[in-house]
Amino acid sequence: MNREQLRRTAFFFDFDGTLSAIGPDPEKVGPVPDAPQALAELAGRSGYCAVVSARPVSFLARQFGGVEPGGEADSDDGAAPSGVPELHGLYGLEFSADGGATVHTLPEAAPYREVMREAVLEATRDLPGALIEDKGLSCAVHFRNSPDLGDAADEWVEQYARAHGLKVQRGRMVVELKPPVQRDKGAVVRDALAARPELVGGWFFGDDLGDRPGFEALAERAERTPRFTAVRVAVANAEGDPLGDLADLMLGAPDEVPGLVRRLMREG
Ligand SMILES: O=P(O)(O)OC[C@H]1O[C@H](O[C@H]2O[C@H](CO)[C@@H](O)[C@H](O)[C@H]2O)[C@H](O)[C@@H](O)[C@@H]1O
Repeated sequence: MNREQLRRTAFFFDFDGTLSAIGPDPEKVGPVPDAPQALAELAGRSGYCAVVSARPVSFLARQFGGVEPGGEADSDDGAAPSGVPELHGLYGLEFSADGGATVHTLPEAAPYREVMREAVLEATRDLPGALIEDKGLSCAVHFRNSPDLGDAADEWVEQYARAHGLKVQRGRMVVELKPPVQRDKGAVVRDALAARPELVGGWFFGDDLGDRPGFEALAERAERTPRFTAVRVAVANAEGDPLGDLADLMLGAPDEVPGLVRRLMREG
């Protein structure tokens, strides 16, 4: 990709399973080597670069917020400062353009903090053995460490969501409660592209069900805009590839992602 193409292309990256290998404890995993640095450099040279994850921005900021910028200054359009990928957390309910220093929450979602706090307490009480992840505006019930709890966890979350008017999101050995707000990774992609009509291409790197709307939003944009190129990169996982049918490119594992990013920048 030459320098000009890079400057007119957007890049979106999921975190877990894409920039980070899957492990037993969500608090103990981190990005694969070179991912934060490669993304910081990409943020300085591309038209747009963002991590779009189900994790809260506070978590993403610890992984990507403090990296020394590697690219050249490119903030004349008032977008994110050079060298800092935008961080979109909780499927787009939260976002930060300054590495996590300032976090913006969707106003419709903000009132659900108390509801989620209660859900975390009740899930912890009702589902001993499951790992309950308190994400502020979301409550994730993990059963990776006790797979036999999968059906009970799913049922509990479904019932809780019905009783409290919440949404359910499934992922790899996890089922979570979300506020009933119309927002997903596809909306993040659509908003970023709509704000940057000069872009002529977009890449989305993902591995899981929650990334499908991101893949679909890129494809929609390419269908509507003849000279827009969408590249959907699925990162393979032995647990299954829920994106394989939509992918333009497959990578074998998260540690292949920084290498591809660097090849794209080198060709620029
Ligand atoms: O949108 P993502 O960044 O891909 O987040 C999806 C979920 O990722 C995390 O859970 C997954 O990774 C854990 C650590 O490797 C693993 O233990 C778990 O089984 C996976 O489901 C995160 O903890 C969840 O909150 C996210 O929904």
